[in-house]
Amino acid sequence: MPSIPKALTIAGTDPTGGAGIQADLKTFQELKSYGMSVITSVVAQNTTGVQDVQNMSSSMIKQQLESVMDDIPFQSFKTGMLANVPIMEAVYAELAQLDVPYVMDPVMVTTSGDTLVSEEARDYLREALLPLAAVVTPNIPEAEVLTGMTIQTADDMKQASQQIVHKYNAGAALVKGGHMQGKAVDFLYDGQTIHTFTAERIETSNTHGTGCTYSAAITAYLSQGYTLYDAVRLAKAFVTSAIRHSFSIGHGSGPTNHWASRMEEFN
Ligand SMILES: Nc1ncnc2c1ncn2[C@@H]1O[C@H](COP(=O)(O)OP(=O)(O)OP(=O)(O)O)[C@@H](O)[C@H]1O
Ligand SMILES: Cc1ncc(COP(=O)(O)O)c(N)n1
Repeated sequence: MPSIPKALTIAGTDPTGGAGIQADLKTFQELKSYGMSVITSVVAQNTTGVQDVQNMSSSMIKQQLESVMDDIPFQSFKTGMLANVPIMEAVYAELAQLDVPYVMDPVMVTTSGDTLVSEEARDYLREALLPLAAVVTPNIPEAEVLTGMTIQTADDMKQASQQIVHKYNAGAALVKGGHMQGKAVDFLYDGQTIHTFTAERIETSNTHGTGCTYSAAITAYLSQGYTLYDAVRLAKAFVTSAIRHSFSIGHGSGPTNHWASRMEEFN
């Protein structure tokens, strides 16, 4: 029997299931990779915002990583919420030597506007972790923090993607246009070429967890051996479908639908 592709997410939680670890594991499952998870922070949040956060100790994060790595090899991994420098140092210490693709979702602020990562940690993320990433997936505000640029146009997005690769040594940068007007256009710069991924903008406020779902889908496809270009192309189709079939549940910005591809069966 061929061995099942395995993917690991290192991120914070969302008890309402739309973002963070929960969104990542649902996405891995839907895309047929075996999902594993290391929890960095327990976050009391819902579709309206963040109510409380408890960060794990760096020793607990190291131990979780070792527990996984001593037992089950994986073919790709992603990071989401890494709240502070000790957490980032623990991740760096355990994973810097690994030779599998690393997808960095540089989570900083939630859709609802709550800050998840300390100011000083942003520098560590850029200087230490970014060079390890096969691809980093900033939205516009995150790309502005990573580059120091103001991003208003598609040309600015392309320039930011190039700067992230050349100045900070990331393998590739996918700058996402969810926060722009018009079509939902993302740019992937891989060190040589800028690829453009375009989808229709869906009129909805249910975008809680779109960034998590997208980066998890890229991670799942990479675990299955797809090239980065194909992983992003397939993940873009998946996240667009997940937004199109998103749920109007909760009192705020509802979650995307991780089993979008099976919705027909339930209608
Ligand atoms: N309304 C929409 N319709 C179609 N695609 C969208 C929409 N909003 C975002 N996207 C797409 O979803 C993906 C996630 O992008 P976005 O820029 O929203 O990331 P994010 O800000 O990290 O996510 P979040 O909004 O969950 O924080 C991108 O491919 C983006 O183009
Ligand atoms: C634990 C955790 N990680 C990431 C996000 C960002 O998700 P989004 O900006 O898509 O709401 C979140 N809300 N919670």
